[in-house]
Amino acid sequence: MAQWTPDSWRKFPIVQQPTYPNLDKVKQVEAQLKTFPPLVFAAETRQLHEHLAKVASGEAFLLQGGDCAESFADFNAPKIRDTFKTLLQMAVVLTFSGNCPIVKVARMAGQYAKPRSDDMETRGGVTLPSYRGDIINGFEFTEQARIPNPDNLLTAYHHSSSTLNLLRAFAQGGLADLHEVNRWNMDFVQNSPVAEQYHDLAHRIQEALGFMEVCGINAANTPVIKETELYTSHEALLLNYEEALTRKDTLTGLWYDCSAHMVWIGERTRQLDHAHIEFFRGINNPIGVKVGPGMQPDELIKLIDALNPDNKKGRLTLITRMGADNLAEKLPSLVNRVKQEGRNVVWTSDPMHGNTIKTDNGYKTRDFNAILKEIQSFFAVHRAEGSYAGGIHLEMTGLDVTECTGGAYNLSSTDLERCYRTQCDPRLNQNQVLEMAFSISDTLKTARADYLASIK
Ligand SMILES: O=C[C@H](O)[C@H](O)COP(=O)(O)O
Ligand SMILES: C=C(OP(=O)(O)O)C(=O)O
Repeated sequence: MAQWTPDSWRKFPIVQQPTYPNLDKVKQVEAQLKTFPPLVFAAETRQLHEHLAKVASGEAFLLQGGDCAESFADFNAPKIRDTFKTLLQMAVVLTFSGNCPIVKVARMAGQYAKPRSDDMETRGGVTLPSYRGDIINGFEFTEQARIPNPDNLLTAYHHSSSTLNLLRAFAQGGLADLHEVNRWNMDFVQNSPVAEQYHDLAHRIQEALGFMEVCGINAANTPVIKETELYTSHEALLLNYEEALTRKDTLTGLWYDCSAHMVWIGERTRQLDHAHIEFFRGINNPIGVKVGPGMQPDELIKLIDALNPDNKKGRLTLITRMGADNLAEKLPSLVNRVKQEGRNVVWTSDPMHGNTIKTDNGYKTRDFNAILKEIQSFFAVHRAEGSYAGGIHLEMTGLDVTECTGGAYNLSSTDLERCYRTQCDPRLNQNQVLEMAFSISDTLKTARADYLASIK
């Protein structure tokens, strides 16, 4: 195999990349990005790697979530705060009711590039290039906006940097304090059917904290009570951006993609002989790869060998996105083969991408019950195969959007127009996320206990 360098991917075929009108400008921007500070520190990604190794062993559960596509227009502190709080709420429910440590990874601070099914989009007889995420072109349906603009790479870097800065402040500066659990609810959740369940859980947490305090365990001697660890991730689609932020760690001499703690390869760009596999094999971050319904066991083993040749625990997360109706048929042979061959992976479920439908009134949506069904089936398959269902990967937001149907308020297709704000795929709102957390926490608790008992 030829030697890996941060730019060796350039010799391989690649798909889903923008066609820029001005390549000199792209080169200038790449050169500028290379001079910018890394967004994350390599040692942090090693910490995440260790946490994910625990997930691979059944000792913890991975919660990964955030926007489908972050947006420059929607870039503001309340939005970042509310998505942070929503992730935290889900994590608290799963930790407390699911009795399981949760590794939290946000789809934030860099989730700006979108692979698309079609290169072109037609509206009212006008055909323009598809929107590919704010790091590439504009969402507005005009000829000018849809031209890929290299300056967006710089804007994405700066927005990622500010988002990460605020997330770090929230995680360590008091917002994640478990004494505040009851205040993480946004107004629109106060009257929701899940609010009571959440208040009850918050009350029990307060009681537990009170008891611990009496026993001498408090925020001063146990920082985990008042702060949390939150990692960042995104789909590393635009390899020139990722290359520019790939740096050699001075402590270990190893290469890390310092645009995020974890990066993943999408379903549309994971071809074995293509550029994304080449780039990912050389970076030392924990990485993910999406696994759709077309994946065959032989191909999966080749992919695992290319990305994790040393079979390190925590290095590779397989994010399955099969669709609620396909998963029970397609997943078992993959899980079985990986287990038979002794490959160490984290298995996680993305129940969003295989369940997208279009409503008669023209909205892309996903139904809460289909999402839940895919998660429940994911747990069932792993249980039947004696494997560990290690996490979930959600497109979600803290905003009060109406993008996915169903859930406690039973949103219908006609409700979607009320607040449909996503720039690409539909996200669960905070109510739906909370409800999802309560719906799966018992399953998680039993699945983990059974798995740990089975390997004793
Ligand atoms: O988020 C993932 C993809 O970018 C998205 O599902 C593609 O959507 P499309 O099929 O509308 O292009
Ligand atoms: C594009 C995505 O998913 P997939 O690659 O699974 O389609 C995504 O998660 O944003």
